[in-house]
Amino acid sequence: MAKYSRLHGSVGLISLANPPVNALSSVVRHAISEKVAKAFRDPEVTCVVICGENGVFCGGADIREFASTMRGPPLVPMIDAIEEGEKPVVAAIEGVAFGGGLELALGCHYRIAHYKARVGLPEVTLGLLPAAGGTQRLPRLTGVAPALQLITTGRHVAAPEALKLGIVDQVTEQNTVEVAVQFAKSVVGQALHNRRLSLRQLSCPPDGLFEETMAQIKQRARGAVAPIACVQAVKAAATLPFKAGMDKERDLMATLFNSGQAKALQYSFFAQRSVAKWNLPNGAHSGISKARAVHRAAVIGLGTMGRGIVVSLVRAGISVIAMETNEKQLHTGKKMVIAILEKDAQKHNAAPRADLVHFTERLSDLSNVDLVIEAVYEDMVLKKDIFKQLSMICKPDAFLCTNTSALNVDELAAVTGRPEMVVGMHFFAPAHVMKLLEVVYGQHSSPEAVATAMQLGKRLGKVSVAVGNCPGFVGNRMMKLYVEQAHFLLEEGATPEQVDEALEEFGFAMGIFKVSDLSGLDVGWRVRKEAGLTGAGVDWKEPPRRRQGRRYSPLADLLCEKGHLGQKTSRGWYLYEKPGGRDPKPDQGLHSFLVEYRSKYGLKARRIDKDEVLERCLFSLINEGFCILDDGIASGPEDVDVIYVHGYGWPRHRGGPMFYADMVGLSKVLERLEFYHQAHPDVPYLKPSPLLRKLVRNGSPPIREWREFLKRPHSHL
Ligand SMILES: CCCCCCCCCCCCC/C=C/C(=O)SCCNC(=O)CCNC(=O)[C@H](O)C(C)(C)COP(=O)(O)OP(=O)(O)OC[C@H]1O[C@@H](n2cnc3c(N)ncnc32)[C@H](O)[C@@H]1OP(=O)(O)O
Repeated sequence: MAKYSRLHGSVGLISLANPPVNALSSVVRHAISEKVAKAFRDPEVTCVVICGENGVFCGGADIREFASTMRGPPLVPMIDAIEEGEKPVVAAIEGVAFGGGLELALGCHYRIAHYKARVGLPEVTLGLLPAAGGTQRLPRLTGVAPALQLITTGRHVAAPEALKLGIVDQVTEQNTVEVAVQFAKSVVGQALHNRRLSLRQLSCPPDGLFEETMAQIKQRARGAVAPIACVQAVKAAATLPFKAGMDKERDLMATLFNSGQAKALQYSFFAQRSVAKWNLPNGAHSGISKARAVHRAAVIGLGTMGRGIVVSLVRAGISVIAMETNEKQLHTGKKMVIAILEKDAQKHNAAPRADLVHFTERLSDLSNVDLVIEAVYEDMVLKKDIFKQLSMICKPDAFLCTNTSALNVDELAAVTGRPEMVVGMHFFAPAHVMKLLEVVYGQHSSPEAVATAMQLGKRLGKVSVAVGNCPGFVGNRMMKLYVEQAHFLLEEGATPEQVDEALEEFGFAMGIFKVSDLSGLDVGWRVRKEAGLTGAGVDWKEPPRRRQGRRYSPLADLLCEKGHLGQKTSRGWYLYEKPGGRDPKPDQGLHSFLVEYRSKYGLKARRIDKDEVLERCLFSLINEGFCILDDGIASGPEDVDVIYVHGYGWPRHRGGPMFYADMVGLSKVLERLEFYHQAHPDVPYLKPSPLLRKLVRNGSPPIREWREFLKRPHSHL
């Protein structure tokens, strides 16, 4: 929809009215075309202003329409008609002008933006390109290099930067529509020729710009096709006349439009929004659960995780008590937190927010905070002791949260006098950088506690997903099997390089062995010791490569025992030039170690191809994802996928593990899991999950229908 009115007798005002973001649905496109034609026809009207209702200009084309055949008037002729008009048209931009919204504004002759507005062409993040003239008009406005950067990354810019780039003509702190109306009246009668971007000549781009950008993209966006098409389209703008450039833009869009990557990225867009609408098995959900405001928070433990959490809270403007009993750790933590905050301040040209943090060694200082996040190392005894004390010290309505990555939240809640106020807030390292937050609800967590943790996550700029309580929750529970399969592949004949290469070709930024070197092999070692899989708790009566009745690979433990902990010790699965080195090199010593290991256990090395690497690593992870859905630990496949994309480096253009399973075909996943389970009967998790079988039995419905096959939440409220 779009509304039309006449202001001051001579200004035609067209307001897009399609809440919440005025997306350009077919109805809206139809209405805009009609209202523009009406304004152009009306002899009383001398100029036109286009704006959006509710403080938003336009969030772009309606992404939901991409799933079916596009109907209604197309965008390109509509925008061309505005540009070709003989009356000046001014876009009044409030909120956002994204994608097709900005392309519409680029078709107008002038653009006035509110100082808080943002503009951008994020189509590439949806696996597309700005195919309503964006790739041809923006370079003609800003020059090729800035346009290329904006279009290939999808970066948004705030109005002041847009003004510097020449995207908007004026920025205002006043009522944008009123300013645009006055502006429109002031330009009536001026020649429009120069204002029609399609007629502008482009100056030559710097030498090598396209080649350099292409190389960066291949490095950064492993396997993603849309950024490459964006480069080709902008290159067409720089080398061809406007009309031929538009043809190229359309042809490139046609190849992207129905691609699997576009489907995956658009799925990801909606999945990310759907996880905010959480619901729990007990019937609690985001629609009825109210969050409490958090004014003062506390973080216990100033190791890597604690520091990152403190920084995140301060960035959100929340005052924090940062507590650490170890004097040296307190000193180091304080120094590092302040350094990050100062760097932030420099970047944003603002005063550092260190005044929001109070560092202390005393737990008693936490008596008045609204919410505590415990981030000490993974030791249940220590954590229980802290929670017992917190329960006595903190005010009765304070929420008590744990950043545990795998331990039982209910066990911690049980030692407090307020189990309903206890939830997990599992951040990912480094917590001030990583987007993901798993909010872990326990048996007794109140809807208010979950809502508060989810709301706090949003305030910290995280993508928060509510998950149930089980060892490893969602992310780490799945990850464990993926890592284990990678280790088994080494036993059977692969090298870390072969496994990592297959995973990186798939789209992961780093293969699993490089990740392990980066985070330190001792992290998993500690977890395995805690689980009785290695160290003092092991039942040595079992055969050497079996633990707790199933296959086990002690490879990583053996490396840890040798002190090969990864980058920090210069050796792990790879070799580094020095401790702390970042550049992994194949390690001949490790290869010989693998040969000796296989010979010691009578294992015959065989050739393992890339398909097997992917199937063994990814299908075992996916199978666990189905078990998690069946157990009700995640409420839908989108939750699992969002966790993997935002916390575990799953390539976004592949949607997530569950989406990938849908793409590959559920019967194929089932068939391969059956095959591998038969070949490895001592690996129980390769046995296909009952939910996967059920879905295949029901004709492999598309992912959007899987929720119908999950156990229904039943309200205990
Ligand atoms: C044979 C092949 C033929 C090929 C030819 C094909 C022809 C097709 C050519 C078409 C040419 C297209 C060129 C243009 C393309 C585009 O414009 S693509 C869209 C680009 N825009 C975006 O990517 C913006 C996406 N949205 C956002 O970034 C944010 O939503 C926002 C606008 C900044 C608002 O943020 P916030 O206030 O935080 O709210 P949200 O929660 O994110 O969103 C609120 C609800 O609105 C829904 N929504 C948002 N944007 C869109 C959209 N563009 N389309 C549809 N729906 C949208 C969002 O899902 C939320 O919905 P609910 O969860 O249901 O509340």
